[in-house]
This record gives sequence, structure tokens and C-alpha cells, in this order.
Amino acid sequence: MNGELRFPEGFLWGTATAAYQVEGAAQEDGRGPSIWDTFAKTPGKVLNGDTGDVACDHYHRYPEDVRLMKELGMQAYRFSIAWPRIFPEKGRYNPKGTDFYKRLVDTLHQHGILPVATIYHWDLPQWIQDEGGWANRRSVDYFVEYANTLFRELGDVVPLWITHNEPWCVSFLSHWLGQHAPGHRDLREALQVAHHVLLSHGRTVQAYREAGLSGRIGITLNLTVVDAASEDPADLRAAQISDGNANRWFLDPIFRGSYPADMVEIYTEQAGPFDFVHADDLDIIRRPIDFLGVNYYTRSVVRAGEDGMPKPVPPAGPVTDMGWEVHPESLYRLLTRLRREYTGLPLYITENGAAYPDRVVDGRVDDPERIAYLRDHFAAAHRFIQEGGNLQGYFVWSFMDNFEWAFGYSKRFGLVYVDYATQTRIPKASALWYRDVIAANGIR
Ligand SMILES: OC[C@@H]1[C@@H](O)[C@H](O)[C@@H](O)c2nc(CNc3ccccc3)cn21
Repeated sequence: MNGELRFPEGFLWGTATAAYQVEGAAQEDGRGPSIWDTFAKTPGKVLNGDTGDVACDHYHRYPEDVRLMKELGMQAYRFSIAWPRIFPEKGRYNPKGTDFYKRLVDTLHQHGILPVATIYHWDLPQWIQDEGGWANRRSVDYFVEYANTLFRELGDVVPLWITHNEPWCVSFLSHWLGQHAPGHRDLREALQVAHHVLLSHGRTVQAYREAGLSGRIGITLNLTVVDAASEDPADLRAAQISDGNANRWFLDPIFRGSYPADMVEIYTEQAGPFDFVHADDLDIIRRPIDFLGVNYYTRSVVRAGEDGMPKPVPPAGPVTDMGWEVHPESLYRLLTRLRREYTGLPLYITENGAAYPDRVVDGRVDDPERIAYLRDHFAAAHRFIQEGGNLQGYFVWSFMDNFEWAFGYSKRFGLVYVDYATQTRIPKASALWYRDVIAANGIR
């Protein structure tokens, strides 16, 4: 059909969630507290004082949710595993925690849906934070013990593993900007956290190889395209610095085995010597992975501030309910850059989606903006594939509305609407549209 964009045979279409955002059951079956339980209960940190105590009650309703994924044609489901369910206290393994994920994965298999497990999606056990959290190098060993436990218990039923979701958010957003748990504002600590998270990634890739499992392992990075507000050299340099922080600080160690020199110079000046980087750390971090997960939502535009550092410029074009510019062409630009400058490995869009102020009218949720957003981003991905790009799958964020971190339940990213008062799920028009895209393996 004219104008139809078909994706390669075997292209993987899925959706994604994360444990703290959907599970609820915060104290069930031995789950211990995470830093997000602590953060959400701290006055002023999360809008309306919302918490993940109940969320979407996915812990109990996953059979219904998986059935709905199947009805909507989903081929894969990216979920995260809650570390505080597996090791609720120091040195205590909780098999009941693992049992939940065994039930979830078994249900996914029964419905022919591929399980994709994210080992860490921000819910650090509070007992580790009490020892300094990711800023303490000992967190690396705790993570490897946790990951090895998952490989032992779930390694033969989960084919795709993601070590970390968005090290940038775990480090800079949470320890420098202070917007996410634990809410610190210390650049040196953020750099130590970034390093230890990357080191734990490399150690876990090594552990996965040693476990001799037949699946694949990678990492998910939130990446963007940074444009300068003008051709003024100061704005161009500001964009370079912003790109260094957002993208190159993680891409370079993983794919080149070194931190970007321009950023090392800036950060050393601002935060002191990198004495937390040990001799063979970068060789561990750069251990070959099987795929790269890319979370893309928007591009950014920056100008130089008084100090020459990047300052965001408000979007000129259409934005989502998060205030993020809708810029699908930057997804194409990003993927093309990754292929040109970093890797020919398989790429997966492990998150892409949009929040809009969805409303139920006569039992239905019409979300034309989300359909347009997804269509345009699918088209950008298709253009990359047509030019030879090795994109192998796409996970829409999110399967259902859920706890949107510091925004609580005020932002709806789901393909499925959640009425939190009744826990009723209502597939939005975008879910029905996505079902047709998957069935056709393409867009019209
Ligand atoms: O904000 C939507 C999702 C969020 O719900 C996911 O848990 C998380 O993986 C996620 N990452 C981004 C993009 N990165 C980001 C940048 C600044 C603030 C928050 C997230 C968006 N999202």
C-alpha cells in the first residue's frame, strides 16, 4: 500500500514498565524499603505526596495485565526487577521476591510474550543507601551478588537482560540535580555514582558470560540530541558540554573504554580528582555487550549561561504534557550518530512515548496526540533502518499509566488508561492503533 512503512521481519514490538512505578504491594512477601519509598514519603519530594505503595497493583493484577498485552498484540514486555524484593535486608535473600518474577515470566511465556528484564530501575534498597548508596564502591559488589542471584533463578527463562536503566538519571538527576531519590546535590558524588553504576554494569556483563547463559545482555541509556540555540561559539561550546554530560559521559566508557577528555577536564576542575577510578575499572566497563537500549523522548536546545555552562532554551515547537518538545527527527539523528560514532551492535528503543492529559469520555480515551507522536517516531526509526541501521525492536513507554516519579500520578504515559480509584484498565485509542501497527508490522 502506498505510503506504508513496513519494518523488517522479526522486528520486536513491545511495551515497558518499571517495578516501583507499577507493582505496588510495597511490603508484600517480604519486600523491604527502597530509596524511592523513603523519597516519596519525604514531604515535598513527590507531587501531591503520591507514593508507589499501591501504584497499578501490578503485583497482584499482572495476570490481567499480561492478558491485555496479548489482546493488544504485544510481542515483548520490558519490566524491571525490584532489588528490595530480592534482598530486603543486608545479607538476606528473599525467595518469595524471586517467586513473583518467576510467576510473571511464566505468565508471559504462556501468552507468547518475550520477557525483557531490567535489573535496576532506580529502586535501590534503603539498607544500601544507609551505607552510602551508589557513592560507596561496595554497592558494586552488592549489585553483582543481586544480578548473579537473578541469573541463577531466572537466567534460563529471561532471554534479554538490561543491567541498568539510565545511569544518567541514577547519577546526575538524583545526586547532582536532586530531583530523584536520594535527592542529593553534589557533583562529586554524582560522578562517583556514575562510575560505580557503570562499573557494576561491566562486572555484571562479565558475570553473565561466566554464567554461560544463552540470552543476551545490554544496558539502557537515556540519550538525546543537543542543539545550540545559535551559531555563537559560546552557545556551540555549551551544546558540546551538554552533549558530554547527557550522552558521551556514558557512551564513551561503554564503547571506547574512557571518559570524554573535554568533560574530565571540566569535572576535575569543578569536583576534584577522579581518585575513585581504579586502574582496571574502564577495562571492565567496556566489556562487550550484545545490544544497546536507547531511551529517547526529546531533543534539547541550549545556550551559554554567564559562566559558559549550558542553559536550557524553552521549546519553540509542540510539547507533551511533560513540556518536552516533540521532535521525532532527532530520534533519527540520534540513531544515526550512534551508528556512525559508537556501535553497529543491535539497538532497541527501550523507551519512547508521551504524556498527555488523557480523559475518559463515555468509557473511551481518545489520544490522537499520542498516536501522532508514536507514528512520527516510528517513521523516524524506519528511516534509520532503511538506511541500514541495526534497530531490532521498539518498546513504547508505557504499557499503562503509572507512578511518574516526582510527578506522582499526574502524568499519564500509558497506552492503557488506569483509573487508580478502581484499578480499572481502559485501552486508549493509541493502544488499539499500536495493535494494528504490530499486526501490519508497519505504519500507514
Ligand atoms: O518520564 C517518563 C519515563 C519514566 O517513567 C521512566 O521510568 C524512565 O526510564 C524515563 N526516562 C526518561 C527520559 N529521561 C529522563 C530525563 C529527565 C528526567 C526524567 C527522565 C523518561 N522516562
